[in-house]
Amino acid sequence: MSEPHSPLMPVEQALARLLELAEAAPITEHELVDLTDADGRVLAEPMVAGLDLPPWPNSAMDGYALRLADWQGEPLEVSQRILAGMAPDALQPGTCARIFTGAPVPEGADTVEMQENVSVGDDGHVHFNQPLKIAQNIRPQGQENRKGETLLAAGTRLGPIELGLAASIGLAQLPVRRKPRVAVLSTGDELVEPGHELGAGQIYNSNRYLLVAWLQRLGCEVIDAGILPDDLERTRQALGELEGVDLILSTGGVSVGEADFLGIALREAGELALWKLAIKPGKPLTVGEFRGRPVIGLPGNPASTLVTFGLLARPYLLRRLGVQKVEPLGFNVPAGFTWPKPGKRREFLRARLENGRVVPYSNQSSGVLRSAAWAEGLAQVLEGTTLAEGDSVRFIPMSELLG
Ligand SMILES: Nc1nc2c(c(=O)[nH]1)N[C@H]1C(S)=C(S)[C@@H](COP(=O)(O)OP(=O)(O)OC[C@H]3O[C@@H](n4cnc5c(N)ncnc54)[C@H](O)[C@@H]3O)O[C@H]1N2
Ligand code: MOO
Ligand SMILES: [Mg+2]
Repeated sequence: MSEPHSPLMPVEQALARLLELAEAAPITEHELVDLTDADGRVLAEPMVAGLDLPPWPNSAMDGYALRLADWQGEPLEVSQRILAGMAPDALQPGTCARIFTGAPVPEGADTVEMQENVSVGDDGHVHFNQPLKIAQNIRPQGQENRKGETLLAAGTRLGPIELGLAASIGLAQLPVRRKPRVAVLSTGDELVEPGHELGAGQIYNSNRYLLVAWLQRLGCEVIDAGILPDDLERTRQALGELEGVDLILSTGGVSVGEADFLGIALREAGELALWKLAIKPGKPLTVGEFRGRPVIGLPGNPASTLVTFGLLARPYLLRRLGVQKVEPLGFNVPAGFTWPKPGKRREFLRARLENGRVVPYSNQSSGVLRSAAWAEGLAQVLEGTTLAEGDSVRFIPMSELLG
């Protein structure tokens, strides 16, 4: 293998390169989907309100509506009763209306008092016991939004909140970018699918299940390309046969071993965009193209697959869909561990928060997927740095990566 000592590319540079590639290959086709099918999809056009919200002034409390200007402090007769869902008459001058939360405030009324602050006399007249302020307890028309306002920008990732908001303005469907078609290829002679007996030297294919579920959550259509044996000709053939996909996502075969053929097949096909990053786990992440189709070769170790997919491939896919904010933010937490020896690669430790401090799993081998199942997130230790207990480290919750 050439260039055994080539410098490692910093993570931020690798991400910038991937995002550049993503922007050069946007997935722009739209489709209309029902709100119930739109979770995780990306909005293709701005979402514009077709009505004021609320559409009419309504009561924020259960109580009584009156017109403050006409009221001299005397008890008022109740002239109508207004429940949510009713269309009230105009308020009769000199009276009040019984009203409940969410019910339309009748024309002529401009103030609502909550029922706890009134007393009702034997004659049914309402005594207002506290000073009143005009417009109190009324949610005015258009308080949330006006007709014509943009509520969500194109490129917004849709989740429960956005879908609720779309429904609140009466939309039953939304235009979304079509699902990216992602082929998942697991390389390795040693791999066996779960549910089968393990033979000598074999292990179960875990990466495939990790990636398929994750891609589905990301709103991708997964093309399962199965297990590919460690063979150069078969690798060329498999990559060549995966037509009509937006991305080929493989695991394994990207390091320098004698059975690592994915990287070789990609290098034959053209110049690599990325190989060898200053990231641990995940150093041999490989990005290239095969007959015009983008290929991301994730390293085979399961924790390397997890970290490189979450931090690099996921942002790439989302950016192809037009999402602007694709990087996890994380937050800073005091370290509950020490890091005495500066590393050459940026490390992403599978870690948890305990008593406000970040604690790494005891075994950070990139082959140990259990570390990630134990973890609540990734703790970032920058290359070239040491840490003492209590020093600030960035912690990226798994929930930020997995959605
Ligand atoms: N001489 C060197 N050797 C290695 C280097 C290096 O720089 N010099 N880098 C190491 C690093 S770092 C990583 S990460 C791995 C990446 O290797 P590959 O991407 O080539 O992956 P494989 O060799 O095919 O497999 C690695 C490991 O992962 C297991 N694996 C693979 N696929 C799956 C799967 N679908 N499910 C579960 N486990 C899988 C495989 O059995 C191996 O144990 O290279 C180091 N070597
Ligand atoms: O970078 Mo590799 O992922 O350490 O094992
Ligand atoms: Mg290898």
